[in-house]
Amino acid sequence: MTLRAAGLEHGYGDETTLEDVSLTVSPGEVVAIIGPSGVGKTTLLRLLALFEPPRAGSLEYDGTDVWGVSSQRRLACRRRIGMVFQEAGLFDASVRRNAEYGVHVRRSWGERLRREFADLVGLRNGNSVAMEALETVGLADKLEQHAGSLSGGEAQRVAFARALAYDPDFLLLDEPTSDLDPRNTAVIEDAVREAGDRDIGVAVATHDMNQARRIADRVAVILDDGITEAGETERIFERPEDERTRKFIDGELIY
Ligand SMILES: Nc1ncnc2c1ncn2[C@@H]1O[C@H](COP(=O)(O)OP(=O)(O)OP(=O)(O)O)[C@@H](O)[C@H]1O
Repeated sequence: MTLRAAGLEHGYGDETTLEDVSLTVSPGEVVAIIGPSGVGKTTLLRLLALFEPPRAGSLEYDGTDVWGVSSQRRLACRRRIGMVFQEAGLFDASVRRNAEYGVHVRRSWGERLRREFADLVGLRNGNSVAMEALETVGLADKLEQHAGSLSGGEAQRVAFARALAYDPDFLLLDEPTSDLDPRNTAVIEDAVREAGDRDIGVAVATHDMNQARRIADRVAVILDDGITEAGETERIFERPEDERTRKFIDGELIY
């Protein structure tokens, strides 16, 4: 499934945060969204996750104009997305229950969809999907621990596992390693690359330029109101076309 945003505009109150933003995420592709703090990376991810309609522009999931169809069809698109927020936002429950969330959501869909899901992931017992996701992030030993007693980094990894266990077509990640030490950052980066290998499209907002270089196939640079430039990771870092991109990457002041 391909996600295509074109000419997005959005903001809060009288302020315009994003202007004329276009971005495509293809299956299996990891796209890093980089830019200074407050420039609108989270806002863009929220739009891609269909939390709210953009003020202008269009958003297509596999050619379906998601804000031009019925709310039911839009919900079907929304169900294909896993999102990890900056704040882990875990449920007041055990690690296991959190990771199983997606499986339970799918249970509520009824027998046919549930069977499709089980076929899709090659497992009859959906709970093992959650277990597998927790193993991926190195937390299988914390199954019965209450989410409220986890460290910040552990909570962030459970949030990632929860999104992964949902078996999404897209993963939208907002600074997914901001609370993590180098070893656990590597764990998540491996999981992101694996997700790409499984044909999941990933958009990840990050402040870590080295991380963008390590995991992204393409990079979109947001400066000021919109995407200044986007392209293959190596090209963006080695030969940026926009002078402000070069300055931003080099850590120079751009405003
Ligand atoms: N709910 C809201 N109401 C009003 N203003 C908001 C709201 N959410 C975000 N903003 C503003 O929109 C702008 C973009 O915020 P956003 O969180 O998208 O930026 P960001 O690039 O993700 O920042 P950071 O890198 O610091 O996480 C900021 O100026 C922020 O204050």
